[in-house]
Amino acid sequence: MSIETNNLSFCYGKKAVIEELNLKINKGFNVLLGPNGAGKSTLFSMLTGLYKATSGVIKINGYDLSHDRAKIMRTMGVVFQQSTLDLDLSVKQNLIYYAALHGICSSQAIENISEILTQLELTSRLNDKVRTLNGGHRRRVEIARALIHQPKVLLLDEATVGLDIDSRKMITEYVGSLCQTLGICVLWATHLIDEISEEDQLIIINEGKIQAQGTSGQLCKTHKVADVYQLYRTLTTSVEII
Ligand SMILES: Nc1ncnc2c1ncn2[C@@H]1O[C@H](COP(=O)(O)OP(=O)(O)OP(=O)(O)O)[C@@H](O)[C@H]1O
Repeated sequence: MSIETNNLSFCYGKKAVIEELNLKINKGFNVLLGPNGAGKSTLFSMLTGLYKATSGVIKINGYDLSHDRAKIMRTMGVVFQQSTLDLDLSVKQNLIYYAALHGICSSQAIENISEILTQLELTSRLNDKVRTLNGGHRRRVEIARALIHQPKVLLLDEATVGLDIDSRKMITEYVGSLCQTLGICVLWATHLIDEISEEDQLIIINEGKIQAQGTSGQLCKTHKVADVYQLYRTLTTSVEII
């Protein structure tokens, strides 16, 4: 259960947005914090194999992405920044279609996540069209869908953006608890500092480079700052945070 990058770089044309990035995270809740434009989504696109790195190596669960992408995809769940649910299908149809892409039959799919559906309070919504769900419930469906093939690594790109306080709290706490119950490696990209607790592993990224990595409490001590907000201000030049 790990994600590792070695000297990873990516350019859009001539513009370098990820520069010789060396990252190593293990199981647990790992937060990738950075301002708008820091390179979080670009990094996610590379980790999921959507973008090919300009140079460098990505290893996930010990497999090299450039050689073993199919193996990696079998052990990886992803929630992208933009919703990818079909609004005109029911929750269940969205889930079983995705499961089928992983070669999982519909009964097995629902069995795999029956407990998750209960915990996410989705069981009663299974036959509802996604269009009738609010933003918080749609996000929960995407999380359940990302877990349907029982991944070892879960990537979430700004999964709580646009949600109300209660939905954000529910989702961050639930994903945090998955690290304990399933023992998986979560990479949670955000620019919302109130989602970070002292014991979370924190990676601060700015302008395509890692500025700091460690538990948030430890990093605050090392950089002699009172809280994550001060830490963030010290290590990035942007003030665009909520
Ligand atoms: N398709 C593209 N072509 C050119 N530049 C791009 C493209 N996509 C992103 N960029 C630039 O790459 C940099 C990193 O963008 P990216 O979306 O990865 O950042 P981010 O940290 O995810 O930001 P946000 O929090 O706003 O989603 C930014 O300067 C952005 O303008």
